[in-house]
Amino acid sequence: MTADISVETLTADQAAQELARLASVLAHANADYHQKDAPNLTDAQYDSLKRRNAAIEARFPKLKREDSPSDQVGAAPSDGFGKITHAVRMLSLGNAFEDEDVAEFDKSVRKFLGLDAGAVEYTAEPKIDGLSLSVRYENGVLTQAATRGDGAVGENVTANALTIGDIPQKLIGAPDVLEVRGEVYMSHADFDALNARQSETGGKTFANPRNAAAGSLRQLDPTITQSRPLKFFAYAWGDLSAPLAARQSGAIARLTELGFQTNPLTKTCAGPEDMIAHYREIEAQRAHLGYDIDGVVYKVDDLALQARLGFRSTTPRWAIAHKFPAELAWTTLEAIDIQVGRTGALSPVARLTPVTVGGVVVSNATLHNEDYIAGKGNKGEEIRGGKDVRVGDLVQVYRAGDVIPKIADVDMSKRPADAVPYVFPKICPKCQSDALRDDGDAVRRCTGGLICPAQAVEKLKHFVSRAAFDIEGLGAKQVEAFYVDDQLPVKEPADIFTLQSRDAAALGKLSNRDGWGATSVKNLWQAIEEKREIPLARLIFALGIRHLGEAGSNLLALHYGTWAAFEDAMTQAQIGEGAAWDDLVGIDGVGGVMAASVITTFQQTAERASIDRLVAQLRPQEAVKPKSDSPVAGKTVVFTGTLEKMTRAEAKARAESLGAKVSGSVSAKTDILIAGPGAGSKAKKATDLGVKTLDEDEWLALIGAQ
Ligand SMILES: NC(=O)c1ccc[n+]([C@@H]2O[C@H](COP(=O)([O-])OP(=O)(O)OC[C@H]3O[C@@H](n4cnc5c(N)ncnc54)[C@H](O)[C@@H]3O)[C@@H](O)[C@H]2O)c1
Ligand SMILES: [Zn+2]
Repeated sequence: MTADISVETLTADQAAQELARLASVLAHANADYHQKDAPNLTDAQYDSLKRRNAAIEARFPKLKREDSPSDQVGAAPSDGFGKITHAVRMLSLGNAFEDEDVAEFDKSVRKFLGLDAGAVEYTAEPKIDGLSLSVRYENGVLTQAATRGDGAVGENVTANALTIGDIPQKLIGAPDVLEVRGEVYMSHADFDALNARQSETGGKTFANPRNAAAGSLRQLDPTITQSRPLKFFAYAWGDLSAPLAARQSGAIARLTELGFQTNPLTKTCAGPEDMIAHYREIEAQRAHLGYDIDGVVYKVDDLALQARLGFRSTTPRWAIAHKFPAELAWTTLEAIDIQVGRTGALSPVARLTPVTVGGVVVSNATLHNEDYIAGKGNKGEEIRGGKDVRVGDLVQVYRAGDVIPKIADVDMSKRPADAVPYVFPKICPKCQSDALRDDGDAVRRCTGGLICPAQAVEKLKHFVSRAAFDIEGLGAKQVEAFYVDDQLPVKEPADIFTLQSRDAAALGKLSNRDGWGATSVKNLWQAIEEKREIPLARLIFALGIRHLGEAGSNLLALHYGTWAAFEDAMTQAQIGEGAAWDDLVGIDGVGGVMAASVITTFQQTAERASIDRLVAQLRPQEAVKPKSDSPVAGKTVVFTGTLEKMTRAEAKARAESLGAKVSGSVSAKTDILIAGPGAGSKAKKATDLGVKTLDEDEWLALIGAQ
């Protein structure tokens, strides 16, 4: 694949191949983003592909394609809309990412104009993250409105534009012909309200305000646009019968007088230093503007100079967009909340003023633990240059791909005078028990055990989760509700299995309640009944013992075979000594930490009683030792694609019971890949590595299940 080769090492043939690939990938991305309002790449991915394309073209100018993405703006208008040919093309903007790029831009402007020594003035204003619209007025009357489209031809959205309150329908004192250009956007508050309304009515929700604005303006039915709260900032113009002013700043002032909304953060700057200072200022205010911006746009202020500078193929020479980094944004830390997990761990969560980072609205970030808040890493080393995090701070959020957002930095110059160091709670905020921190452990834990409602609810959620009891119709939401239910409380797992008999005895029947009907209640009782018989490994895992995951639970189940044997051994075992301990830590894969944690659980009286009450309701199955004579014993297998005869979990359990090792990824150590329909990269890798590949039926035949 040419995609993996660095630009510097590409041969000419590879470069041509790669340019063809990029042209196709970027054309698809443009259509997804501009026509369908449903991007499949992140902006950072898109931008990096586009930069790669430009870098290859710079190295091999002769190979530049006719359909080069560098020469294209947006995407062609979608079918369904009428088309409008722009009297003056609507272009894109060149990008600056670093401060040096801004100085470089100023230098190139002055060089082009032969003003090497003199200074040029610029306007600096927020780059609104919406979609651009050109609105044409003739003799003061709005005659048409068009999206940018591919820059030359846009979509006719006149009826839709007429529904936007910020766009005047009549102008007084305007030139006979005036095309006003600007950005249609949606405010954060309106975006939240729209998404809430959409999810209530089962409609489509939007990932971010830009997609919502684009999806709302580009509606074939203008009554839908009307129902969406769109806004408009004017910042430019197209066709004109008479100049608006001699300067960019003057023209913007004129648009304001004519009744348009123009951005209040627009400022005239004397040069790069000024521009960057204003960029920092806008960046700091970003999260509090109430709408999304993705950078700052600088434009040469003198319109005569703009005219001399003119355009490149898709961008003006007199303007540039200084983008905010795609994965970072500054926002305010409003509060620190403490969540209490299943094992009592107190996890601090940062509540942030919502800010859009890489196309996703971020309002929470993890703070890990008290050391992290104080500016210390796992080994006591400094993080963020040792800066602590305080409520009220202006913080930089980092979010890339699917990673949980983090606090990357703190702006000490913006720290409020009354901000105090965060004091981590020493008692559990949910049950007021002591929260203790063991030596060498970064985490502080609530010691309340079962009396802690937060731990109890998390334990219940874990108990009903997929890999544990997996009871249909009884998920996290339902156990949370039952936990606080006055008539049918579920305080611990055992209570799930007495629900039906308690409901029968109760006056207010569950089936009469909101959200429950006779059928769903009947199904629930049946689903619970079915799980009284439970594989031993699942039961052990479901107890939610700290340090004991699915794999460890499997090992214990296989080793002890029955609940009685397991319980007996755990009752007898002492941490660190005796035959039962030796037997336990003798299991391949069971370490001292895990063993001690299991024993401790059985030694805690309340915990133990709760387990006994649960098991009294169940018929735990015996764990089947893997058959060593099975054809797959000792083999490493990987499942990929869709299985049709059983779920992935079932297939995995089955393979393991036959002594196979199930792995998640294909490597040279893989013996068999079982590939269902839709198998992707794993199947390809298996072929490359010469790994034997079977379909589901062949696999079932091999293990004698068919
Ligand atoms: N994720 C994807 O798949 C995907 C695909 C295509 C494009 N994109 C994203 O779209 C962007 C490229 O699109 P683009 O060509 O529209 O460039 P752009 O958005 O970077 O810049 C040009 C646009 O900025 C807007 N703008 C906002 N405020 C402005 C102001 N004050 N003055 C002047 N213009 C202002 C105008 O609408 C103008 O058309 C990139 O950020 C890219 O990441 C993403
Ligand atoms: Zn607690």
